[in-house]
Amino acid sequence: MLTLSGVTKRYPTGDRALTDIQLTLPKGQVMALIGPSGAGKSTLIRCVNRLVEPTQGSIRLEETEITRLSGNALRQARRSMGMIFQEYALVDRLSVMENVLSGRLGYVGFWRSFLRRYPQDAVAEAFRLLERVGLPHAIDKRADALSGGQRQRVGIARALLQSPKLLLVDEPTASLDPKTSRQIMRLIRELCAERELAAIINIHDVALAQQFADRIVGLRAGEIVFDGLPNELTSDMLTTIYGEEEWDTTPEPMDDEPAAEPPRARVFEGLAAGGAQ
Ligand SMILES: Nc1ncnc2c1ncn2[C@@H]1O[C@H](COP(=O)(O)OP(=O)(O)OP(=O)(O)O)[C@@H](O)[C@H]1O
Repeated sequence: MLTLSGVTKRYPTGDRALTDIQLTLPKGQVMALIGPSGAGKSTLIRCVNRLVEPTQGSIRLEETEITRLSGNALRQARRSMGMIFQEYALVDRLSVMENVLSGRLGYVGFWRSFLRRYPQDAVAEAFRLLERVGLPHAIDKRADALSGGQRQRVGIARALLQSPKLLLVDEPTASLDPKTSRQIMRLIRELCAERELAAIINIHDVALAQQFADRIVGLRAGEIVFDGLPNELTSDMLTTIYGEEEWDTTPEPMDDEPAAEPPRARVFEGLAAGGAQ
């Protein structure tokens, strides 16, 4: 449903962020995009919704050639791509419900949204989504009264209110504790399955990617160097993506630190567990 062909991005500074990216994402697939800082993950996600202009290549979402669009047509195409952000991008002084409804801003007219009068069907759907993401009790709360995990749930509900075909997710768990991170990844995965939504999730946590994605793509210096199943991501592959490191060793305790008991979780435990939980 999403196809990138020969996508290259060179920033005006001369930085070459992406080189000749070929990628096809079928309906309903959750793809994790991993790679070191500066590998081009954010650039790739932003090229798909044209927040960043690719220098070369084409991006097609179903029948729509995204790279050829401008003006109204581009705005319409962007509605079919829900964005979920690391820092949630909520309006703090607005309620949870108003934040979710802002996902419909692209659909309702300017004055209607300015006056915050949303159609009844949008309000009903927002209620359903808030229930689904586990926040039915928080509808009237101000966004700044929520925890990080709750804020991310609002961000997810807002993205879904657009009825997107594709989710573009940029570091959804970077500011969250390990348990909340897992809950958020599990929720995204379940919602993608329920709605046959494809997702590209830019993520640094390799174990989370292995546990919750159907497919992993590894970028290094703007090129795809790995594209496979979570259980195909061996330590050799991690070295190809990130560079030399002893991936399967548990960190040694410091001299004055007692040995941890039981041993710390390792990246490859995600691999052994296999699939989503
Ligand atoms: N607006 C910009 N102007 C110039 N160069 C940029 C710009 N944004 C990114 N770059 C460069 O493009 C390359 C890819 O950056 P990008 O942010 O896409 O990487 P990333 O993999 O998302 O990194 P991180 O994991 O740290 O977020 C880097 O060399 C970066 O310096």
